[in-house]
Amino acid sequence: MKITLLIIGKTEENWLKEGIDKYLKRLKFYGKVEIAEIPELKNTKALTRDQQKAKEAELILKRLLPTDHIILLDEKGVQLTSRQFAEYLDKKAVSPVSNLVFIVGGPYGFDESVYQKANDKLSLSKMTFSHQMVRLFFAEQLYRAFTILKGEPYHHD
Ligand SMILES: C[S@@+](CC[C@H](N)C(=O)[O-])C[C@H]1O[C@@H](n2cnc3c(N)ncnc32)[C@H](O)[C@@H]1O
Repeated sequence: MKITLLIIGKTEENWLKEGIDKYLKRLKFYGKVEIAEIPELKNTKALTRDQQKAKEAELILKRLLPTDHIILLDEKGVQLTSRQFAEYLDKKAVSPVSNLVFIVGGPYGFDESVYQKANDKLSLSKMTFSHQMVRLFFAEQLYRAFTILKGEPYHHD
């Protein structure tokens, strides 16, 4: 099973990039995990928030395949413990799903058209994080989930 984190725009801060790269390197030992980046929209000052979300949605939807299992990272989604998230991944790994695509929204979240395509919505907290920070938090949780599944001493509860 391949896992993709689909993001909009480059990761801006070096300290975030370093953190994300650290977990991506570690994740190589556990499975196929990649980050796919949709280029940031230009001239967004001329757009309303809804227009920006709609344009981002067009780019997101173009990147998805009918066979992808789509999970939106969304503060209004389901909240799981790290163990529950590990079990979620484990169940998907033995299901017919071959591509899990987690998507981080743009700075204003998702357009309705993206919500309509989603199979699941996952919240990392009730708090709102920036679309940049979420990438690092998610990468760490993915790594944590794989270590839980392998019984490795990274997660303690
Ligand atoms: C600044 S937030 C957008 C907030 C927007 N008001 C909304 O309702 O979605 C940008 C993106 O970061 C991600 N995000 C932020 N906080 C999150 C959380 N607690 N759990 C999961 N994803 C989150 C989501 O993908 C969101 O679309």
